[in-house]
Amino acid sequence: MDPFDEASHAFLAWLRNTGAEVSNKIELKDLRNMQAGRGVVATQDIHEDEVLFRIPRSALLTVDNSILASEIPKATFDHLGPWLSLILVMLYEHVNGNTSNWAPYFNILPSELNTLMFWEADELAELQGSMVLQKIGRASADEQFTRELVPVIREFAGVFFSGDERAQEKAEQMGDAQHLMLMHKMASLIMAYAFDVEPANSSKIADEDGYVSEDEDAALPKGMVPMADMLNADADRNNALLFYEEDFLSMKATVPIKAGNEIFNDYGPLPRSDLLRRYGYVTDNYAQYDVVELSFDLVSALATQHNIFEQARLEYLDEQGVVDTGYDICASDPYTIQESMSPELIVLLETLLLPADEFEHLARKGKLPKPEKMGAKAAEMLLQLVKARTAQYATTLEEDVGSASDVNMEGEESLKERRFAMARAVRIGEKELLRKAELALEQFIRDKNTDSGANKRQAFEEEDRPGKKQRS
Ligand SMILES: C[S@@+](CC[C@H](N)C(=O)[O-])C[C@H]1O[C@@H](n2cnc3c(N)ncnc32)[C@H](O)[C@@H]1O
Repeated sequence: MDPFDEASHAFLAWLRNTGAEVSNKIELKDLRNMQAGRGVVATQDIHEDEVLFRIPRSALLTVDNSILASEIPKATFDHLGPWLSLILVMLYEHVNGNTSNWAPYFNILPSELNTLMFWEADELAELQGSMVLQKIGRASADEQFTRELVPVIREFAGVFFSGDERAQEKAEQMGDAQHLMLMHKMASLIMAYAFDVEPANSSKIADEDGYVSEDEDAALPKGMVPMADMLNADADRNNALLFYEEDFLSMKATVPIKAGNEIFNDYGPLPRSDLLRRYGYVTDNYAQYDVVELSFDLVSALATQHNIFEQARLEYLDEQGVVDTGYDICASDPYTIQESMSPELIVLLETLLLPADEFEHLARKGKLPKPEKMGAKAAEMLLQLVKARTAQYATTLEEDVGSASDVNMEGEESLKERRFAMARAVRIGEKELLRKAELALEQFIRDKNTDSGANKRQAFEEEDRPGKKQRS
């Protein structure tokens, strides 16, 4: 048997041993020919709400379930926080190799990831212009691992490398580049595979769609959920969802699924840039969530150039929650300025453009201009911003579209080619948004000018009309 399939079989056998139940209507399938690793596919028709598998909470790879939690003081984990604690636990289970309780699970997790953290410099250069480059944070993660994780491993070397007479020496090596890379791998696996695990006795109140608010979500501990993390995702093709029950986590079909169809989880409405950063792949289906960001620095540079950058107004806007590090232009269908342009950015520009007396009047009342009442001047400034943002890319939309070619999907050499193609898809998506914004703003400005022309003409005609009372 192919070692890949062998690992899948060993994993499923291990999973059943943990007490998990897996429906005989699904299979864990080799999707490497589609560059999608493993995936879960229906082998028979599945009906809505049908349980696909149930995983006992005791099989999750979480901080609490790891032996490490009983060997290292709780205060150490509290100090590290949930994110670094899970990285530490994953490292511990990983260095324990075949003696780890999760060894067959680790054997099916990828050893190489395609997420941006692992791209070469020339591959990242293909994303030049996209703000996603600033979100990778490799240097700050290195710093955090060195400052916080390595000292804990050194302090508890005897626990971490239990039974190994070279424990201390091995712990000393954990700060070198090779081991920092291993920490990045664990962190990236968590980013692409882990779930926010609701506790068994959750007091969180979900809304009618079963979601808890973002703040509450952020507080949930992360955990690796074997099998649930074998589901791929493809934007709105999701057809299954994980439900948190007292002793089990159950993956259920949310719609009827036909035999032969892939079972997809929902990774969220991610722009392709973030999908690439966190998951290392893109599909066209995510284009609907694409975003391009206009940095605050770009806005302030333009405002300064126009002599409207005024500190007092900025402070007022900041108090009102309008000042941010950047502003989004997102996709909408059909494209409209209202749906796609950040209302905060419009409010910011309108406020900076107000005559002094009008600004003081609004500020006295603690009010802000209404974004839906954007005028031609603010639209013109927005248009200039969009053009300046477009100029930040080294290539044009036409050049990117023109250079797209069929990508060789097989072989080692094609990895670079595939990464280049994915980066190009991200660039094209962002530039298309900018192009749409540019066209919509130009049209908006034309309409505004015609409107005000018509209004002026109408006013003039009314002034001229016989019997009209003349202004004194
Ligand atoms: C939660 S795991 C899903 C299982 C994964 N396919 C595996 O073999 O381990 C997430 C990873 O699966 C891959 N993936 C998910 N959805 C995909 C899709 N629609 N196309 C290609 N790859 C996908 C990406 O590599 C992503 O980082």
